[in-house]
Amino acid sequence: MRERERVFVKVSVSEALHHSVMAPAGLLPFLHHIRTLSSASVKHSSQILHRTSAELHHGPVYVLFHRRNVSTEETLSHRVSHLTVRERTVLELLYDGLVSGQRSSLAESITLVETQHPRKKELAQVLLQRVLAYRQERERIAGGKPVAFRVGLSGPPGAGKSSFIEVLGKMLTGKGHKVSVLAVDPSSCTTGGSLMGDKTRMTELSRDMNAFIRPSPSSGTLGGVTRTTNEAIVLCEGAGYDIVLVETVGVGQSEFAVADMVDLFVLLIPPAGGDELQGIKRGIIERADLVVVTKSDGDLVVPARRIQAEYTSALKLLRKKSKTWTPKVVRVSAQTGQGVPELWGIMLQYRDVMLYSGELQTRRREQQKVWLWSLIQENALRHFQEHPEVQAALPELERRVAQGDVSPGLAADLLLRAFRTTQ
Ligand SMILES: Nc1nc2c(ncn2[C@@H]2O[C@H](COP(=O)(O)OP(=O)(O)OP(=O)(O)O)[C@@H](O)[C@H]2O)c(=O)[nH]1
Repeated sequence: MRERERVFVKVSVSEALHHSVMAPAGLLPFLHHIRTLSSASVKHSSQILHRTSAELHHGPVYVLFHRRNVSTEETLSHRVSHLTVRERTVLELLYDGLVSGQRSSLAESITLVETQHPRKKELAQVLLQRVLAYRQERERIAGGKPVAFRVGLSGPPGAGKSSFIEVLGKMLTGKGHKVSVLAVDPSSCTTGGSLMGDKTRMTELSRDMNAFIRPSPSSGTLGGVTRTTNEAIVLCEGAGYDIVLVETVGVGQSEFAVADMVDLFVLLIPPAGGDELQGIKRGIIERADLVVVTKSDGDLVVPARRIQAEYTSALKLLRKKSKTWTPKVVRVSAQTGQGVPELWGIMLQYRDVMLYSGELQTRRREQQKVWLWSLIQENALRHFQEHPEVQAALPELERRVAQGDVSPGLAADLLLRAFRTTQ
């Protein structure tokens, strides 16, 4: 019965196209019929016999599909109880090493969350869950205060990000902080090359025992890198890093992704006008809690002051992002170190104001939801694109949409129905 329904739906997608071209009115009864079929397919309550499209081509193999409530605890304990002895030992070692602050364990744990391997992905989630619980306990002991201050730093290539992070990072480790630097570089995902430069960056900071620097993964999508960066933040915090700096270059949506994972978002601008600044999107200026004009030294002091004044007036015209904080524009020089201690003072002032008002906690809660939804979006789209029925119908539909004889709305509707009916 279900097989017949499936085949019918398959045939009917092309039928519907025919109808849509010949007689748009003929489409409504067809869509109604598909709707009836799809609702019939979800009527089976506890267990339904589900046949995938691949099986239609590979003989009658039936898969028992359990529909049941999803319990987080159940899922987690199921995951843990299904670990082999070896896997448990590896995770135990990683966890112990991580929470005792070993950099090698932190590096290995981040590699684990970056993996594409399905089994290792599961192990990474088990590890993360434990680290999350550990972090939560530490926050509880600290009276609800976050264990780390997360700062995002963005700016166009050559803005002076790495030079600035090196100076700021050294200053902070000198004050007894543990600093981690994570990079999000979408260009390295798509081209394998890096906009942030393949040169060795932050050489001094990378030798500092209280600093941990992790370059951007060189494969995956921006969505994937966003997920692993969010997870890497959790791991860094578990490893005792109380300041987490997330650096990104202003390309694509990476800045927005980073703005959605940090407490304080800083935009770095070089003291150059014209074309170099055109790459800075207006939307990202609105997201900035602080604007830092870099390289404010020597001959560049005058243009740096001018840029500072321009951004100060521009920010006044923008919608306020926070109820309690007014974005500021400051000038620094990584070369002379001027302005860096003052800037850190402003960053701390920001953190205290936001913590005291409760806005920082609210922002973090919202960010968790944004993160959840970006994961859902990425996975749902992948499932959709990889679905056999969708893959079968897509080329023809795309072609006809491009030709203009099927509307994109109708094509999307048909593809979604083919996807849903065969879930
Ligand atoms: N005068 C001056 N030059 C600086 C300063 N900071 C960085 N620079 C120079 O600006 C150039 C770019 O600096 P980086 O720190 O590599 O800039 P970045 O934004 O990290 O650049 P990417 O690695 O390409 O993303 C280098 O030639 C630095 O020497 C500064 O404070 N003053």
